[in-house]
Amino acid sequence: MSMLILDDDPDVGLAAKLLLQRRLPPTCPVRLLQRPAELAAALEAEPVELLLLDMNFLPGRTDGAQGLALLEQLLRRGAAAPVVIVMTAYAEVNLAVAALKAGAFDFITKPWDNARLVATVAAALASRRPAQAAANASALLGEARPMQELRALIQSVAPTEANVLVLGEMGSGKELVARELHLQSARAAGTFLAVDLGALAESTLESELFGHKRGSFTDARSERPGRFQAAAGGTLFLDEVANLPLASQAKLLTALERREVTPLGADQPQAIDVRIVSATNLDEAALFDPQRFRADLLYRLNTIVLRVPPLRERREDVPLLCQHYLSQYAAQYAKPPRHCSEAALAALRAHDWHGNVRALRHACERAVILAQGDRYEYADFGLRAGPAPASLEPAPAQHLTLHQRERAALDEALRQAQGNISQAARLLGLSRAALYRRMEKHEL
Ligand SMILES: Nc1ncnc2c1ncn2[C@@H]1O[C@H](COP(=O)(O)OP(=O)(O)OP(=O)(O)O)[C@@H](O)[C@H]1O
Repeated sequence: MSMLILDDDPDVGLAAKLLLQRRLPPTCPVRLLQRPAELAAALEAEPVELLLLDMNFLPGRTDGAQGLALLEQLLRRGAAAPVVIVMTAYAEVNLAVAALKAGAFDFITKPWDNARLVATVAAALASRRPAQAAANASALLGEARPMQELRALIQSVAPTEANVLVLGEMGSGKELVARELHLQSARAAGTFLAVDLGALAESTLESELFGHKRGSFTDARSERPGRFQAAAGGTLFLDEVANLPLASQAKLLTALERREVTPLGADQPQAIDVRIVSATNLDEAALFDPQRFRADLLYRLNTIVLRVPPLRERREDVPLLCQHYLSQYAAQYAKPPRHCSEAALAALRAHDWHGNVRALRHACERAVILAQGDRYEYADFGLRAGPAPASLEPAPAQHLTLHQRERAALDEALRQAQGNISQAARLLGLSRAALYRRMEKHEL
């Protein structure tokens, strides 16, 4: 896998390449291209995970038409398309919004802010796996009664404009439910934009959500639309909504009440046209704690509440989900199709599935990669039975194994973040998906 930068200015390309090579892990080599005509061959030569795409290549042109055409052409490749971040030398808000609507992951204005460029690229790379997965998958699978009821509710709620709050444990399928609501709504042709509110730094939250004008704060070198504007005509999915600090909750409430947002530094509010679906894995009792979440905001968000059942409450769906993900990964890794032994299926059904469908999905991926026999056996899934190991005895750091150190770092980050997964991931410098994998490994 590699990353491409396509920019007609070799100095700009080189500056971005040097910066990214210095700041990102060395697992993703960065290549430079100068001409759009080189792109097709470069994509054929080897799989490309991410493309940083300039929008103007012809002298004197600033309308970005060539960049947009390239973007649309690329995205027709479907799941094989790289994730695209567009760059524009001009503070062209309309162009940036058009690129986002066409399917770009995000945009950067030149001259860029180094930290922002690195963060945007890291977020795009982290999004790559779920994006691929979403392309391969995935309807909301499950035939158990609670899933049938959930699907019926989605069907009746989706066509309305009602705000929906999706509740459920981590990895249970809340985002999938939100996508399903979007797809079955009149907004299906518009954008589905997910924002992880737990992952946004408090200082930039307002500008990310509502946008900012040029010069509204020190780093605001150009105008930038917020997520509310970028999702116009579509659905805005506010993930981990309970992680929003109380001060920001007030601002979100005002935006929802007035149906308008005021970008930082702007005089005039802008009307918003989004359907709001939000989600949290906080249980309802905690959500109704006014120290944590404003009741008036909660009542705005929870016109309709959908509850996604944890997997242990619908164990009859385990075989079907395993079958789905085992065959998906077998195709992806070019492995022969195999079935689970009866004993493996029984053990998988009995597993506690603390991380829900996400954990099951990862376990299936492991089994496909590791299994040697004609059938999948329980051991192939790399699941550990029984409770998590007791927390570490205090011991001199040099006596800890790498595994123990990792476990201790996870414990410490989760403790500091008070269980807030996005925040813990940020403390550890991991994506949320990477943190979940490690939590599963340590049965946390
Ligand atoms: N019913 C389902 N059928 C098929 N796949 C599912 C189902 N539920 C969840 N998944 C898969 O499990 C993974 C986690 O799902 P998703 O991201 O929707 O969960 P979540 O509840 O939003 O997680 P988090 O709490 O981390 O935000 C995804 O890969 C998704 O495709």
